[in-house]
Amino acid sequence: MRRPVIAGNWKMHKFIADSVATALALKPLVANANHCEVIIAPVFTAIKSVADRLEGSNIKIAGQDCAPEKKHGAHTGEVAADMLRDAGASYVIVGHSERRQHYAETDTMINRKMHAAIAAGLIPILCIGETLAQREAGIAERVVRGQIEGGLRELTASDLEHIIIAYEPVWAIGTGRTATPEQAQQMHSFIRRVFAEKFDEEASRRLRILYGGSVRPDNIAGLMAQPDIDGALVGGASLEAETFARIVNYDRG
Ligand SMILES: O=C[C@H](O)COP(=O)(O)O
Repeated sequence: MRRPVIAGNWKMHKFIADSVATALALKPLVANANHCEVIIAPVFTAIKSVADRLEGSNIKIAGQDCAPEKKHGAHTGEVAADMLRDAGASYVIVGHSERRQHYAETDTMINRKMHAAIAAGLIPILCIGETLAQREAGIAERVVRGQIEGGLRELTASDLEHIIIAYEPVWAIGTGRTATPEQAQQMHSFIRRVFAEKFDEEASRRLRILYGGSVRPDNIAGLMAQPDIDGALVGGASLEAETFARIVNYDRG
């Protein structure tokens, strides 16, 4: 039985005060959400303040990125995975499409970040997904397969037990155009098959695969009803506590 994960990626939004206020507003609204893991990913500067205020609650913290280097050193502008952990994070988003597109992150770089995150004891949430042009060209599965193989290179069987994958078709992010539950299910089941082929059948059954891309309170239940969708990585709809709480507390039938 895979425990669902509902994660809110706040991207580059909110000052510290607003981050803390949103987290505190969210806390009572999801306090009874025992059916899933609840995660929020504030900007780096707000992680410590938010984590301190959420201590003892069922809301966990994720970083939105981490450095590829494991050792501290002369890497201006970078934040090491163990520094995120030190600030109160237990997860980290790796390889988000916005980083792949706008900051030229390659699978090689993303793979180093995966290794760094795991070495620091963080659970990485590896983001993968095709662009609209790739989908229209009929190469969505090939792209996703490449991102899985590249992102997970040289991870051990035990490392693979501690990762989460988020399938986020780029054409569905921030566009209001969600993949249908059937489209998402099709790709999630493909991802699980690739994982089983490349790594291990048993581990693939335990792998949690989240969907991301215009998830809202009115479409979450349909997505979660699919057999291979184990949760959601939510952007815009996670910024407001009440809306995000409605997603966390989706109708489970
Ligand atoms: O990380 C979250 C995704 O980019 C989805 O963002 P969105 O829910 O605003 O489409």
